[in-house]
Amino acid sequence: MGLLDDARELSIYTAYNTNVDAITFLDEETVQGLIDEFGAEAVRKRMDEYPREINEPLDFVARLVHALKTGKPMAVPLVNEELHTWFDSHFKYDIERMGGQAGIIANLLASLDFRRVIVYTPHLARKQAEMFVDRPNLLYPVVEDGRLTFRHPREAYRENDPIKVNRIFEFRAGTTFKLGSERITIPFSGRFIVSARFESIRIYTEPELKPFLPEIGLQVDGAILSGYQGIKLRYSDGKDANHYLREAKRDILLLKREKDVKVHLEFASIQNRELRKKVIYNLFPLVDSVGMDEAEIAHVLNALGYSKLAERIFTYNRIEDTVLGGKILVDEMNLEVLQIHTIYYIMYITHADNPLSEGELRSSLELATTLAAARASLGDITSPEDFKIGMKVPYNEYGEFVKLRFEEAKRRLRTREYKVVIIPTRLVRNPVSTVGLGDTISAGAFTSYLAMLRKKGKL
Ligand SMILES: Nc1ncnc2c1ncn2[C@@H]1O[C@H](COP(=O)(O)OP(=O)(O)O)[C@@H](O)[C@H]1O
Ligand SMILES: O=P(O)(O)OC[C@H]1O[C@](O)(CO)[C@@H](O)[C@@H]1O
Ligand SMILES: [Mg+2]
Repeated sequence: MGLLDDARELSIYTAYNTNVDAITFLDEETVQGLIDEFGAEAVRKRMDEYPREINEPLDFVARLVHALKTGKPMAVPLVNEELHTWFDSHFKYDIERMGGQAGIIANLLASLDFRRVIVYTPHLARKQAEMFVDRPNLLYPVVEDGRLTFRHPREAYRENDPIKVNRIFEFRAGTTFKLGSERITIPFSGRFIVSARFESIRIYTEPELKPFLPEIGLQVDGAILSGYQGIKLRYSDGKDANHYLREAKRDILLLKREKDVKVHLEFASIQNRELRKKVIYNLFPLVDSVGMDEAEIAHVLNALGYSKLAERIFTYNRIEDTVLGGKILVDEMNLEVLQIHTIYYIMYITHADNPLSEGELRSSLELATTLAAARASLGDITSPEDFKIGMKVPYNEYGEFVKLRFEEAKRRLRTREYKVVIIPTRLVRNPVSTVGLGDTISAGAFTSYLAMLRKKGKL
């Protein structure tokens, strides 16, 4: 708990994305029912076409079945607003809860009793606002009479703001179904996200608040930014991704203007390669730290031109390939730290001159996986005490194998110019839900990293 206590002394800013996650737990009958409704042949054909957006129900079924077959965490944008009716007619939602990296991380850090958590999201409808935990350390920036003040998000909602609902499909390892004559068993538990991508939802800082970002930067010890995956290439009012990314860059520079506040970017799946490339090239060079999962590192490397390596990571998830890919990314984007979370292990890659020792970096990852294990066990983390639940969760059964493969990889690859550390995950066998576990890992890793930097006088 020592490291967590140190981290809890920090103040953190987090933006931009929040949404409602409407979660459905998939069982055999539901999946089979979907395949039977559309016909295995049609589903298979659409899987081969690999739609990158959901325009009609078959796009959804095809990408879902593909995700279930690989057991990979995936997210596909929903661009046709009318499909909400179809989803409503086919699924009942087991739970509705806070979604979006910024929303999940704000609730997590506030519940862990961090000194102060400032959360900003450009759309704050009443329903969204009510999904924030009722904690006095959780604040939303408001400009009043030309001055920056803070209120609890529940007191800052705006009646007419749009609300964004993502559909989350939780799937569990071992569930089986038939695609024609092929019997499929889901290899890993995880989630498939249908991300609402409509014109009305934009990722930006409102013009009135923007001038106060340097002041916010001064007030916090670190910032966790996410949601860029929600930017669209083009909007009907003539704005485009370049516009929003230019503004996003300005936001980071403004946050850092008065004090070089460390910024973590939590990456999320971006299906469109052009947009993915823009987000990487515009933003990665400006931030200090980036976090992502195994599917995302593969997609990032693919966008940077390393398609063979990307394919290998996506298909085999070998530690050696992930280390190699991580080194490339840390180097090309000159990141201070890159954190990759996968189902069996979590990894940090930094340059060799990082102020933290390998042991310290490992302890940061330990904290991260313990938090995720607590959330997976409980469904939610509601107090610092919950951390102890995570400590009871054993490391996954491949833990020793992970360490062995990592040592081999280190011997084979040149790693002298880097610090590379890895830990096996504490994996909950029957998680209450898995959506947001990556956000939990990244928030735990980044804040404990900052806490150790601070102790060394390096923050
Ligand atoms: N059952 C589980 N118990 C503990 N940790 C888990 C479990 N399932 C997944 N995780 C962790 O959560 C991570 C999921 O991250 P990610 O794919 O980014 O999800 P999200 O974006 O929904 O937060 C995995 O890489 C793994 O480390
Ligand atoms: O890309 P979007 O639509 O902002 O959604 C992000 C999704 O990722 C999560 O934040 C989990 O990481 C979900 O809660 C949410 O549905
Ligand atoms: Mg994630």
